[in-house]
Amino acid sequence: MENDRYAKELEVAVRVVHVACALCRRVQEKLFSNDSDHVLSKDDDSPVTVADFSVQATVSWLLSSTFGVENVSIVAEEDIQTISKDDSANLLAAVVNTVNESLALASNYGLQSPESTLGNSEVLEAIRRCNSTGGLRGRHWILDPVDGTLGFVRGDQYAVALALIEDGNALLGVLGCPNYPLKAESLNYNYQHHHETMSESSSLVCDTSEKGCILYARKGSGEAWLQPLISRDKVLEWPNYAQLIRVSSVDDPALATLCEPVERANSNHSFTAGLAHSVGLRKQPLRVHSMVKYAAIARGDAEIFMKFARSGYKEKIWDHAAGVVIVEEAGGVVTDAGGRPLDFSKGMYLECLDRGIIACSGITLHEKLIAAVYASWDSSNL
Ligand SMILES: Nc1ncnc2c1ncn2[C@@H]1O[C@H](COP(=O)(O)OS(=O)(=O)O)[C@@H](OP(=O)(O)O)[C@H]1O
Ligand SMILES: [Mg+2]
Ligand SMILES: [Mg+2]
Ligand SMILES: [Mg+2]
Repeated sequence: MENDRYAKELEVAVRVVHVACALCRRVQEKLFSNDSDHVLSKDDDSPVTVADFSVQATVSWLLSSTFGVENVSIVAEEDIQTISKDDSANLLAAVVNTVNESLALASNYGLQSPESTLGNSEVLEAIRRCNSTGGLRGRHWILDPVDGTLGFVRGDQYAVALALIEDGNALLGVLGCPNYPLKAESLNYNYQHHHETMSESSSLVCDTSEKGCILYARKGSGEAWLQPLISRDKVLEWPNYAQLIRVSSVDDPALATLCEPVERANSNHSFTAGLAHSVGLRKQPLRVHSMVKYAAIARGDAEIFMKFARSGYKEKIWDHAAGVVIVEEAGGVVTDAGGRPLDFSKGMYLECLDRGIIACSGITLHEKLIAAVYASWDSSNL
């Protein structure tokens, strides 16, 4: 039956992301309680933490144990370079600990726990196995273990993103957003609070029972779903414990909210400000770390997400695949700046991406923005 296709994969992916989100929360609590040194820099100077490696190992192990290691191909962000350096013994030990702790809890989420504790080499192997490059043929899981690592270390927004592509098409998307409040206003509040005080961690301290959700969708279903991050007994009732979400119906630019990356280094804020102005947006942009921006569009908390990286930067498929499926099934539109759909079939990068990414709650806003890009490109300074 067509409707049942990928049902098992989706259910497993959602459960796996629940496990991963719980892992991230535990690591984030530790990060703030003992000021640990577990934030490292990768070769490109971007941050990476115990959580990034631990989630990648955990997801890798769980997918392999569920579907069989020979059936699982994973394209993911992290490799074992940083973590297998001689001076990374502490980091590796922390990762192995965290992975074992999480996998032991996996059976509470309806997944298989290992029979015995994993050793260093097994954990490294689980991380290393996620070295597929994807492409046009076959089935590949696409994983960003922690998206918005900067948000994660700041105690702000971050996401765990898992997607499934088959023959280059993104079919399933799951986004875990552990710090995304169930009420939209709090996203706004957190951001402004954060911004005004320039504090790097103050927005973390609030009631976590109100926070955290997982969004998921299957391509072509016309439905996107939201689950609160919930205690394990409720996960077992899945999928009963989920609600349908839908994009915003606002199509008047004056009422629309734009969200975009926090870091100027990741997106050209002045270019998007110019576009926003030319289509008649009035509100201040909402700057949010990670694929929570896609979640905000899918949930109807914002209408537009734009990202224009500096020229020369190649967008990675794990930063977008899950978000695109969810936004589209929730009724939104996602394309590059030329109006073409994102192409996940070219390996780990969005090779053919035309300039930037524009995701909207509907076609009216989307067409206006594409036209504005077309009109303003010549005068831009990207
Ligand atoms: N130079 C540059 N330009 C554009 N994009 C970059 C760049 N460097 C990194 N990245 C990718 O951006 C991911 C984070 O995107 P965000 O939208 O969350 O950025 S921000 O933190 O809000 O500024 C981030 O994902 P994670 O590494 O998973 O955090 C990167 O894949
Ligand atoms: Mg990312
Ligand atoms: Mg990441
Ligand atoms: Mg990273």
